Amino acid sequence: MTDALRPVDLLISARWVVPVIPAGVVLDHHSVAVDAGRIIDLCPTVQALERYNPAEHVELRDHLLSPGLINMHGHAAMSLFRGLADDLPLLTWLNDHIWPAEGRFVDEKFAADGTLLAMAEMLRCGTTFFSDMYFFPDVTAEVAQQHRMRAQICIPVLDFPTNWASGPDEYIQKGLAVRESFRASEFIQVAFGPHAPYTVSDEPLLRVATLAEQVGANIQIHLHETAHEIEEAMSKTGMRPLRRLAELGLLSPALQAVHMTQLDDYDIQLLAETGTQVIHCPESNLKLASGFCPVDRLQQAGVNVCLGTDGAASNNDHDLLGEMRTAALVGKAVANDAAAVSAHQVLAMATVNAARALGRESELGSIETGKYADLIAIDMSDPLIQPVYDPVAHLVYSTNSRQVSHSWINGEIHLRDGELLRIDLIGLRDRVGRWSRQIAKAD
Ligand SMILES: CSC[C@H]1O[C@@H](n2cnc3c(O)ncnc32)[C@H](O)[C@@H]1O
Ligand SMILES: [Zn+2]
Repeated sequence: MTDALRPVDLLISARWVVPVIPAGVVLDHHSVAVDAGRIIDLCPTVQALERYNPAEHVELRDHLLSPGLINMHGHAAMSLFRGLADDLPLLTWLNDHIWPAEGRFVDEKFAADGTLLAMAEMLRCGTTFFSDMYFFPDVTAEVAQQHRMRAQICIPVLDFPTNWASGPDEYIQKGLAVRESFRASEFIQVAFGPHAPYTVSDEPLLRVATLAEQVGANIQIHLHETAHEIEEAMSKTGMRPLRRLAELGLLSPALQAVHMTQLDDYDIQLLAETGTQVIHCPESNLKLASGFCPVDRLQQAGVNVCLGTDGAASNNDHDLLGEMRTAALVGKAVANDAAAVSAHQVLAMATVNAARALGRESELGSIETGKYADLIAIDMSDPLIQPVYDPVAHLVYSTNSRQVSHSWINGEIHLRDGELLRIDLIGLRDRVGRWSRQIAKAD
């Protein structure tokens, strides 16, 4: 009887549901009930139809339903520099191309248009939460909030002036103001983003560590990205950068260390003992020939590893599903073990491990009752990718982001049948066209 059914906002019934927690589970013909932005039930579809009277019922006959993907590292607005400087090593890329271009072009409008372009791409590719480190973080946060996409906004801190701030004092002071503005936001969490050990000296790093602890913020930093970074640090300080950060008291579960391609045994022990988070960006590391993050060794040691795309100027996309495939393939090669970095493991890296790194495992990263309804569906009906024996292996090794069909954040739909519902792509393309003409002319 309809009267006995509980009214809910949304019921999503899918061919397969991968909750991620418990690990390794794939549920056939299950449904997720959503109310007031939260998951209130996950049960077999036959039971869901007896229990709920949904305002909307989405039936996904050939689809896999997964938690939304969490891109833990990027510089969204750099999407406007996609393809500007390719086939270069990190320092040439940064010093001779990217930093001069940032000095010329990055302002509020650049941050707004570049961020929206990156968000459109991320949503299209299954990302529901992104972490960002870039100039004008107030603008990035505002664009994400306006479009109701979740983000961790990392306040940049550098020793030198940029278009956003004049030096460490101003970066930190402006950053605290951004944190205050978004204190009550459901969508935005604000962290500190000291750029790298080679661009931030001890005093501002110490200040960031103290403030982060006081206010309960995370810290994200590029760390051990290249062999050159280690060699230069050894000659200048006599210490590997990770040990310098350990001496300064930065290593803790609140620290998110991005890249980590250069690790010795003691580095891995330090990361494990301190609960420091590692963010692996395999495609950026491959493209800049930076090195290889030893994901399997880190995970065996108990280190939490998640995934990021890095910016579109070094990747050159924001496709986290593609990044999962790369991480699995490279992870096996680096470990010399085909069983290492499995399909289920990379899905966990892009979901629940990221939620843990953000300090939000109770709210995000899996399909469990009580968590936010941040969900994606992948259509597996394409004849060219049949048959489907193991849906998670299929997701990682055989599908691509074009097959991401739906996404919801907070139970609100953002992508339906591959179409973005909240972003005006035509207007955005015009603005991006104007930027690209200006940037190309200056090159
Ligand atoms: C402090 S704002 C971010 C700053 O970082 C630059 N950047 C982008 N990608 C990387 C990378 O892989 N390693 C180091 N720095 C990077 C970006 O251009 C901004 O200047
Ligand atoms: Zn980066």
